[in-house]
Amino acid sequence: MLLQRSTSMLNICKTSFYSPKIFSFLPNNHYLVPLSTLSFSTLSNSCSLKTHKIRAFGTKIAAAAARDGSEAETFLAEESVSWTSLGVSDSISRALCNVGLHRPSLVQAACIPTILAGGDVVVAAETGSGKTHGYLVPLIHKFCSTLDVSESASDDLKMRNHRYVSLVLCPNVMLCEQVVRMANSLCDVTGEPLVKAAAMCGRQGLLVKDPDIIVSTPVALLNYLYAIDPEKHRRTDFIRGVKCVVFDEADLLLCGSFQNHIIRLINMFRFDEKQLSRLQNADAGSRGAASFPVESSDTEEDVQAASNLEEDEDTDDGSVEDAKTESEVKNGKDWRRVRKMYNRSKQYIFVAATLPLNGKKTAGGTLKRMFPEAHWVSGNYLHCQNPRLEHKWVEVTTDTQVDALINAVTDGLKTNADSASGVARTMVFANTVEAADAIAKILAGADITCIRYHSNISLEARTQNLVNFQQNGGVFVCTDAAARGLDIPNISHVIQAEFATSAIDFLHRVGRTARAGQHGLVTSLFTESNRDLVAAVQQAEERGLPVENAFSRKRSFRNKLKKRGFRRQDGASSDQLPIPA
Ligand SMILES: Nc1ncnc2c1ncn2[C@@H]1O[C@H](COP(=O)(O)OP(=O)(O)OP(=O)(O)O)[C@@H](O)[C@H]1O
Repeated sequence: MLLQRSTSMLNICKTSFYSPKIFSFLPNNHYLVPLSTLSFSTLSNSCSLKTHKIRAFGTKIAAAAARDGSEAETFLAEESVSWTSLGVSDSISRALCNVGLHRPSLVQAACIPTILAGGDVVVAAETGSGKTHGYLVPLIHKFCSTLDVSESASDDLKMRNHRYVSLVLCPNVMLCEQVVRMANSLCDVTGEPLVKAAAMCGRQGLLVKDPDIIVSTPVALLNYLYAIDPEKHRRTDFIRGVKCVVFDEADLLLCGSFQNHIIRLINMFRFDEKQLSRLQNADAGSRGAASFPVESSDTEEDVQAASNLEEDEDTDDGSVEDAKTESEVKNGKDWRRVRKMYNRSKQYIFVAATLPLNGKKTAGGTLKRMFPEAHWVSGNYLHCQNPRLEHKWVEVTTDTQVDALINAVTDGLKTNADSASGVARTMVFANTVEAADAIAKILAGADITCIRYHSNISLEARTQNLVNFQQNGGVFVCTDAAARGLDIPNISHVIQAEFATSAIDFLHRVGRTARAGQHGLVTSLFTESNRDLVAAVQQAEERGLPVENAFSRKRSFRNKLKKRGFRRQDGASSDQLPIPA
C-alpha cells in the first residue's frame, strides 16, 4: 500500500523528469596565471605545486602527487605555505587561525597573491576549494592597508582617495548573507571584526552605515543606485568609492536573467574609471567627484528599467541572451581599446566553480572578450571528479525509484554520521519544487523526517531550515536553490533523487559534499532518459578528465558522441542511444 501510494505520488514527478540541457565546458588548455604576474619561483615555493608544463598562457599548476591518483593533499597548500608567505598581514593571519583556517588552501595560495598584485582576476576552481576566503582575504588586506595609509595621510590625500570600499555580487540573498558572515567572522585581538561587511538585499538597502565590504544581489544594488537622488551626486561618490568588485558564481551572473544587470553595473563602474582618469590626466583632481556628470550619462531608459527591477531568485535558466546586452558585450574589443586609453582605478574579480568557455555566449567567452587582460587562476580539479568523492550510480524506473531512494537515505544515515558529532547530514536533490515536496512526503511515509528547502518556502523559513539542518543534521530535501555556493559543513551524503538537468548543476550538487579536504558520498538515481549525460560524466570520471565534453544542445551532444564512436559500457553505440526526453 505504502509503495502504491508513494509510487503514485512520485508519478506526479515523472513530468518533472528533465530534458538534459548541459553546458559546454572549458577546453583542456585552461587559462592560467600568466608568469608575468607572479614570479614563478614564488608561486612554486609558496604553493609547493609541481609545474605541469609551460603553456602559452602561463604555467599549468597541478597539486603535488594528486595527478597520479594518490591520496596526496588536494585541498591545503604545503605546510611551508603560510598566510603571511602570501603577503597577508599578521593580524589577518591571526584572525584566520582563530576561525580554524590555519593555512591556505591550494586555490587560496594561488589566487591571493594574484589579487594582491592588483590586476583583474578570474578564479575558476572546483567546489569547496576555499574561493570565498580566496577573495575576501586580499580585500580585507587591501582595506586594512589603505586604513593605515590614510591615518597618516594628509587631508587632501584622504579626500582624493575616498574610502576603500569593496563590492561582492552574489546571485541570491542566502549567498550574500553567507559571505557577510564569513567576512565579519575575521576579528582583531579585541574581538572586533577587521572590516564591516554588510548585505544590501531586498528593498531595505544598506542597514549598516558606511560598510567596508558591501555584499549584494545585482538587482538590489541597481535599485539602491537608482534610488539615490542624482542631484546629490551621492551615486557618483558611491561608485567612485568602490575600488574592487567581486562577481561570485560569475558564470551564473554573466548569463541568463542576471546578464543585463551585470553588464549595466560593469558599464557604470568603467564609466567612472574613465571619468576619474580624464580628471587625473587633465590634472583637475581638485574638482573632486562632485563635478562628474555621471548621472547625465544614464539614459532615461536605463533609469526606468532599473527602477522596475525585481529581486531575482537563483534562477539558472542558462542561455537567455539579450540582444542589446550582446551588442554591448560584443564591444569587448572596444572596451579593450578604451581601457588601454584610461588609467585603471578599480579591480574586477570573477569567481566560479564552473566556467564554460566554448562559445561566444558562455560566461568564459564573455570574460575573454570583456576582460582580455585578466589573470586566470584555475583549480586542479575544475570540472573534474573530486578524488575524495565516492559515487554510487543506481539506474531506476518509475516502479523502483521509491525503494531505491528510501534505501539510499536509510543506508546513508546509518553509515555516514559525522565522526566528531555523530550527526549525519544528507542532502536529497530534486529538479522541481513539486518533486521535492513529493519526495519529502514519501520519506515521511517511511518515517524519515525531512527538512525542505526550495523557492516556494519563505526566505525566513529557508534560513531557519538551513540553521536547523546545520546544527542537528538529518535529511535536507531541496532543489538546485541549495546547489550553488551554500557552504554547509560536514555534509556526508548527497543523493540525486532526480538526476541533474545539466552537467553544471551536477557539479554544483555533488560539490555540496567532500568540501575542504573532507571525503563524501554521492548516490545518483537515474533513468533511461538521463543515460547520455550519465554515460558522459561516468566516462570522464573513469578517465580522470574534466566533464566539459558535455554539450548544451541534445543534437550536438549526440552528434559529438557519434563522431567519437562513443560506446557505453553495455556496448550500445551512440546511434543506438535513446533520444533524451
Ligand atoms: N584555508 C582553509 N583551511 C581550512 N578550511 C578552509 C580553508 N578555506 C576555506 N575553508 C573551508 O572550506 C569550505 C568551503 O569554502 P568555500 O565555501 O569558500 O568554497 P568554494 O570554493 O567557494 O565552494 P563553492 O564553489 O561550492 O562555493 C568552508 O567551510 C570554509 O570554511
